[in-house]
Amino acid sequence: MRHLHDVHPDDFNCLSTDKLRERFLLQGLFVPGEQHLSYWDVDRTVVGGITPLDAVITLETPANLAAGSFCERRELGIINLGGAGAVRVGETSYELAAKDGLYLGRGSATPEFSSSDAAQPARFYLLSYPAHATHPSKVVRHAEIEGLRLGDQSTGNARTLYKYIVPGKVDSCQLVMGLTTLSVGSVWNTMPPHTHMRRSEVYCYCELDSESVVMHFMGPPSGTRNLVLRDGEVVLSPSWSIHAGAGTGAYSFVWGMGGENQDFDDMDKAPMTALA
Ligand SMILES: O=C[C@H](O)[C@@H](O)CC(=O)C(=O)O
Ligand SMILES: [Zn+2]
Repeated sequence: MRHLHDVHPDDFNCLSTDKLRERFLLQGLFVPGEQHLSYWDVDRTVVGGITPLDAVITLETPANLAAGSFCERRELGIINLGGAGAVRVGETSYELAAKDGLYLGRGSATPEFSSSDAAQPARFYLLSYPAHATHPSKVVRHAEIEGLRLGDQSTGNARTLYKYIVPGKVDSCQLVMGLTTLSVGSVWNTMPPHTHMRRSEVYCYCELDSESVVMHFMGPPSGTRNLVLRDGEVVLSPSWSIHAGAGTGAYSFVWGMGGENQDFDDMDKAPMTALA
């Protein structure tokens, strides 16, 4: 499992484009028939992708975790970004259609991932944080989530935000997770931007065609930088960083957070007049 370290905001602006990408960008999560996990020091985040073909893929328990099973001390959120598939946990098999999600509580048996059709494989996106208690595992159907309309076409940021794992709906120790889909013709996510001192955040951009990219902006509001992201790629956002992007084509993204406060609205809005 790849291990990524923390970066001080003062050092952030000295990074070359290559170093910036090395520190904050995860690529190659969704390779057919494989699983890929990364560990980020910030909030002890684990991010991964699993793309089963004909064979079942059992989630590994990387040596870095020094655990008997992946969920021994962790909770895990999963959203299926591909075709239909299933996640088997002990005796229970959870069928996940495209865009369905699953929360697995601390102490869950090691999950096994499969695709219904190898020609249209499931793409399981995984996000995990340490957990101090066990909350019930639960499926979240995309079709049953009432989307929250945000932004406006006139400012190019009309989008629908779907909350999957939030307190009161799916209780968790620290994980908060969901999916945002841009309206046709709108390009901006999370603009005006914000930071949140009490949480870090991870974005996985998806539903982009091969010609399209998202220009993702990160950094302190007073010193932003951009990274170019493509379909299925992930960008890490420390608590001091904004996380916003503009796509050259239609897209969605999974957002997920870990930290000490699960209140979705606990954000420090970055004044638009101060962005640089
Ligand atoms: O802290 C919250 C996160 O940045 C995302 O939920 C923002 C987002 O999905 C959006 O504005 O579209
Ligand atoms: Zn945020």
